Amino acid sequence: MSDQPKMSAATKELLKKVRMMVPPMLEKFHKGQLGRVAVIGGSENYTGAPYFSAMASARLGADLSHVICTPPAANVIKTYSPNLMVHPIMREIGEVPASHEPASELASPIIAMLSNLHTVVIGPGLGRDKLMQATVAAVIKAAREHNTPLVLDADALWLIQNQPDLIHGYKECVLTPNVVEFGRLAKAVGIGEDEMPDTGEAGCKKVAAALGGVLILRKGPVDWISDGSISVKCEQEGGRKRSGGQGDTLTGSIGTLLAYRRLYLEGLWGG
Ligand SMILES: NC(=O)C1=CN([C@@H]2O[C@H](COP(=O)(O)OP(=O)(O)OC[C@H]3O[C@@H](n4cnc5c(N)ncnc54)[C@H](O)[C@@H]3O)[C@@H](O)[C@H]2O)[C@@H](O)CC1
Ligand SMILES: Nc1ncnc2c1ncn2[C@@H]1O[C@H](COP(=O)(O)OP(=O)(O)OP(=O)(O)O)[C@@H](O)[C@H]1O
Repeated sequence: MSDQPKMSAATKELLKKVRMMVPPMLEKFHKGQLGRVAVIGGSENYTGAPYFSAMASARLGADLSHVICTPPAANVIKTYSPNLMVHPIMREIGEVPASHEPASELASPIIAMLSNLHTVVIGPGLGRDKLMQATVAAVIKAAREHNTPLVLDADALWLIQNQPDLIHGYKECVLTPNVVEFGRLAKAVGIGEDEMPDTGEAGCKKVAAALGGVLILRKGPVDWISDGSISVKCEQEGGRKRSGGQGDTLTGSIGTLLAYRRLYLEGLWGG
């Protein structure tokens, strides 16, 4: 008997394509060429989420994994793993003088890093602090100008539900809402529960289309992925444990895969 999971022909074909994007480890490559991923998140209440995300990006194979967070979170995250490069650039409102909310100043060194990053993940453990949200809004605008692939999850989805125009029509953007986040996003783009006949494909496709074709990975009993025109279902059965951090791990993994996709499209190897 085989231990291989059962897969449809469509899934096998899809995985074959994904396999083509996984870079070979050639002698000529230097450090950083096979993936530079940054996770923006990590605040007073949450230090685990950005760690799970960045470690997943590293363990899947990114050469360099960064975490961009607040100073107190940075001190904690640095003790978790020496693999991660941790930048204490973000600030919550209480960490700057009152009356001074320099979101654009705080975003500036992060924006300066963009040309050196293949993918940016935003949201794990970010929190909903006004200054943190404004800072990542400025980074998202700049990332669009750089055409940097983005993965937005957790509290970055809170930002998107309030300002959907930030990502509307941006094809290099992946949103990974859980059930609750998906419901909020749907409402934000004017799709009510009564217009959402199922919990799967149709709703996912509708919200992705309403956001101008961004890619949505809708997490739940079945994960559905859609860009508003094409939809794919994850057929593999997951575990039954619902512990916190599984979505964070997914974001870092997608971050590395998007970096690989970029390197493949740029023709880093082959030819
Ligand atoms: N170790 C850590 O630091 C962790 C931090 N986390 C962070 O915590 C912050 C808040 O995230 P939340 O996910 O709590 O916020 P949400 O606003 O998404 O969730 C709010 C509530 O919805 C509930 N919920 C989640 N999935 C549900 C489902 N399928 N059906 C019904 N109810 C459901 C949750 O239990 C929670 O009480 C984010 O910044 C996130 O990244 C989480 O990622 C978990 C791990
Ligand atoms: N009801 C469910 N049945 C089966 N699998 C589920 C269910 N809900 C979630 N999952 C699986 O768990 C993964 C993580 O989803 P979850 O809803 O926990 O995300 P999250 O809340 O964003 O995670 P995090 O705790 O990292 O913030 C999904 O990709 C999905 O495969």
